[in-house]
Amino acid sequence: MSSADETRNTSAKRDLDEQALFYHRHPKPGKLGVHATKPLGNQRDLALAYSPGVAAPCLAIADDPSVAADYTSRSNLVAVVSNGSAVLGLGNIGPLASKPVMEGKAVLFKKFADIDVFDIEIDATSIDRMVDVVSALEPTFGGINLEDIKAPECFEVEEQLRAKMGIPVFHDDQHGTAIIVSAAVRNALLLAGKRIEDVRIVTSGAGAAALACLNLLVSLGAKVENIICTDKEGVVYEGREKGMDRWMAVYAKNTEARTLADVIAGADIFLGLSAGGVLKPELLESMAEKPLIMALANPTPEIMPDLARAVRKDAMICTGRSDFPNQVNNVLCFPYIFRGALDCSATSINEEMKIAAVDAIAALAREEVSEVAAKAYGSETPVFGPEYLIPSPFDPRLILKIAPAVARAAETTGVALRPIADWDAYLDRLNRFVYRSGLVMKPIFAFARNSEKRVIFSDGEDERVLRAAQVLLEDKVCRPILIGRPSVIETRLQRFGLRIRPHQDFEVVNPEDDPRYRDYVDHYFSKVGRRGVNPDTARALVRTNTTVIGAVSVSRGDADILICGLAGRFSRQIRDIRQIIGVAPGVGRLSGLSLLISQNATTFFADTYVQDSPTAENLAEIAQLSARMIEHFRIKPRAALLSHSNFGTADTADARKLRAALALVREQMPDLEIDGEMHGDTALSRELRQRVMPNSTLTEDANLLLFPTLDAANITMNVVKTMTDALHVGPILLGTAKPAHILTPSVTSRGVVNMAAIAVAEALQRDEEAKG
Ligand SMILES: NC(=O)C1=CN([C@@H]2O[C@H](COP(=O)(O)OP(=O)(O)OC[C@H]3O[C@@H](n4cnc5c(N)ncnc54)[C@H](OP(=O)(O)O)[C@@H]3O)[C@@H](O)[C@H]2O)C=CC1
Ligand SMILES: CC(=O)C(=O)O
Ligand SMILES: [Mg+2]
Repeated sequence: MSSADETRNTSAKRDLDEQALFYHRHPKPGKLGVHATKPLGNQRDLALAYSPGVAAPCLAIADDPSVAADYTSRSNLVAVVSNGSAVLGLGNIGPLASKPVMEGKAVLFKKFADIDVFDIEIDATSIDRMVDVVSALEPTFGGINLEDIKAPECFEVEEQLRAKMGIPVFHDDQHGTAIIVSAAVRNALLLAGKRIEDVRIVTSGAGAAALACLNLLVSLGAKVENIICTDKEGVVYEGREKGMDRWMAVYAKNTEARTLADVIAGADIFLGLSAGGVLKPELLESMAEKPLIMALANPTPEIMPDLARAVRKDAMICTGRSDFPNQVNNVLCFPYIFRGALDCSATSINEEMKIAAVDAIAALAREEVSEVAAKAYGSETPVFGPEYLIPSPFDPRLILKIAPAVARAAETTGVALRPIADWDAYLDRLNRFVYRSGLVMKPIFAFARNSEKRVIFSDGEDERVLRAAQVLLEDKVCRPILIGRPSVIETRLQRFGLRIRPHQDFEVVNPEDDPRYRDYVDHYFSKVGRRGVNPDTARALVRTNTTVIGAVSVSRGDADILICGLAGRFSRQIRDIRQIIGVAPGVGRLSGLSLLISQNATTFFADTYVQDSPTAENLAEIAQLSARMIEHFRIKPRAALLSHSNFGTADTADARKLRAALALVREQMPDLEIDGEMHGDTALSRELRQRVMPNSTLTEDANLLLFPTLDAANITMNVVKTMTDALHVGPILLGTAKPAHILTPSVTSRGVVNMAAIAVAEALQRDEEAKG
C-alpha cells in the first residue's frame, strides 16, 4: 500500500474529510460572498450608485486612470488565478477542482490582511492563453496572485505577465514559499552555527516552489555549486534530457549520482517541495550535523516529523502543516506582502521587497511570541529554537512587520506609485486592523506613557497578567506589582519565554510570606471589623484572598491602582473593593462602564456590571462619571438615555425615571451633550432623530448609551458585542476612592494591558485634579 493510500485510509483522515465537506457545504456552499460597501436603501442611493450618478466617477477615471484607486475598490482587490495544473501536492486536477483552494486563499487574504479577492479559475493550459486571459484583467485588479500553476509553464507565464502588466504579479508557490523558506533557513542556520555560503542543499522537487526557493537562497548567499536538485527522474545532472527545462538546468551538476539516496550524504538542508513520503528515514542518517529537514509537500510531507526525529534527534524539522511545529507555509507571507504592495500602489513585487519580507519574518521569530501566537501553537508557549524557527500564521504581528517593510522597500526601489505619506497613520491603520483597540486606546497610552504609577495585579500568577506585565514594562506604562508565589511566577515566565524577572524588573507580593502581613491584617480589620469579619477570618483572608491583599495595598498607599477579576466572582470582589478602598467623596454608588470597539463604531455602555436597578439620581451620576471617563480617551461624550419610549411616547416608570435623570444631568452637568429618553436606533441615527425630535440636543450620534436597568445594559452590550464581533474593553469601574478595576475571567492579556493603561490615565487625571 502506498503512503498516500495509507494516509487516505486512516480514520482521522476520514473524519477530517467529512468535516471539511460539511464545512464547505453548510450553511451556504463555498467560502466566499460579495457584499456591498455603500448603502443602497432608496431612490437617491440608486441614482448615486448606478445611472445616472455613476457616470461622474466613470468620466473622472477616463480623464485620469489613477483616480480609479479613489472611486473603485480596485486598489484593494487581488485576483487569485489558477489553471489547476499543480494544486497543492494533488497534481493536475484542473481549474474547477482547484476552486476550493483558491476560495481558501481568498479567505486568508481577507482574514489576515483585509484584502478583497476574486478567485479566477481559468480553463487554459497553454502559456499564451494564460497570459492573454490574465493580462486582460488588469483594469479589474490591483494585483495578481498566481497559484498552483505547474512548472515550467508558471515561470514563463509569470515572466510575461510581469513584463506586460503595471500591477504586482506574484506567483505565490514560487515567491511566497521562497520567502518563508528563506526566513526559516536563516534562523535554523543561526541556531546550528552554520553560514549560508557553506551549507549543502539537496532538494526533492525541481518545480515552481523548489526552484524559486533556491533562487532566493542564492540571492541571500547560498552557492549554486553547493546545491543538488532531484525530481521524479532523479538527480538533475548535466546532460540529462528527460524532464529538463532551462530553469532547472541552472542547478544541473556534472555528476554520476542519479538518485536522492546518492546525493543526500553530508547535506545540511533537505528541501522537499515534491510529493508525500519520498524521503525514507534511513537517508537522514548520513546528513550533516544539526540538519534542517524541510518536508513541505502538502498535504502529506516528504517525511513525517516523528519518523525523521526517530533517526535524527539533532534535526530541525519543518512541514507545511499546521499540526506540527515549524509550519513553513506561504500563508505567512502572501497576505502581508500584498498588503504592503497595495498600500503604496507598487507596480511590481521586486527582489528587494521579497528580501525585506524575509528579514521581517526571520526577526519576528526571534522576538518573544505574542499571546495569540502562543495559543495558535497549543498549550506550550514556543520560544525561539529548533521547534520554533518561524512565527505562527496566527501571530498578529506579521502584518505589522511585513507590510511596512515591503512598502518601504517598494518606495526605496522606486516602484511605489503612491509612497506611504504618513507612516504613523499607516502603522495606526494596520494596528487598528489587528487589534481594533489601537486607535481609540492611543490617547490613553500616550497619556499613560512614562508613568511611575504602581499597578498591583491580584492574579499575578496568571499567564495573561505575566504577558501584560511585560508589555506594560516595555511600553513604560506603569510599574507592575504582581501578587503571587515568586517561584511560580519565575517558572511560568520561563515557560512562556518572557524576558522580565521578578524583583529585578517588577515587585512581587508573596501572599505566603510578606513582611507587612501584620500591618495588612490590622488595616483590613480596621475596614471590615464591624462588618461581620472577625480577626481570625481577617488573618486568613489576608493570606489567601489576593483581591483583599491588593485592595489593602492600594488603600495603604503601597500601590496606586488595583487590577483584579481574572478569577473569582465579580460580586465578591466589588464588595471587597467597596469595603477596603471605598467610594470616592461625593459619589453615591459604584457603577460599571463598558467600551465596545467594532469595525464601524466606538461605543460606551453603562451600567453594564454593577447597579441592577439605578434610580434617576443614580443614573444621573452614572452619566456624569461615564462622561468624565470618556474624556480620558480624548472623545467628546454624547449620551443617550435609552428606553422603549421615544421622547415621551410612553409613560412607564422606567421612561419617567429616564426623564428625571435627564433633568438632573442637565442641571448638574450642563456642558454634557445628553438627550432622551429615546429608542436605541434613534440614538444612533441622525435621520431618525430629525424625524422624531428635530430639536434634539444630540448633535451627532450618541457614543454613550445609558440604560434603565443592569439587565438592559448588560444584555444589549453582550448581544452587540457578539453580533458585530466587537472588542470589549472593561468593565471600567467608576466611583472608587482610588482606581480599582475588576476584569472578567474571559479577558485576554491585551485586555489586561488596555485596562491597566486606562487606570493609569485615570490616576494621572485624578492627580491633576487634586493639584487643582
Ligand atoms: N508549504 C508550502 O508553503 C508550499 C508547499 N508546496 C508543495 O510543494 C509541492 C510542489 O509544488 P509546486 O512546486 O508548486 O509543483 P510543481 O508541479 O511545479 O513541481 C513539483 C515538483 O515535484 C517533483 N515531484 C513530484 N513527485 C515527485 C516524487 N515522487 N519524487 C520526486 N519528485 C517529485 C516534480 O518532478 P517532475 O517534474 O519530474 O514530475 C516537480 O519537480 C506540492 O506538494 C505543494 O503542495 C508548494 C508551495 C508552497
Ligand atoms: C501552500 C501552497 O500554496 C501549496 O501547497 O500549494
Ligand atoms: Mg499553492
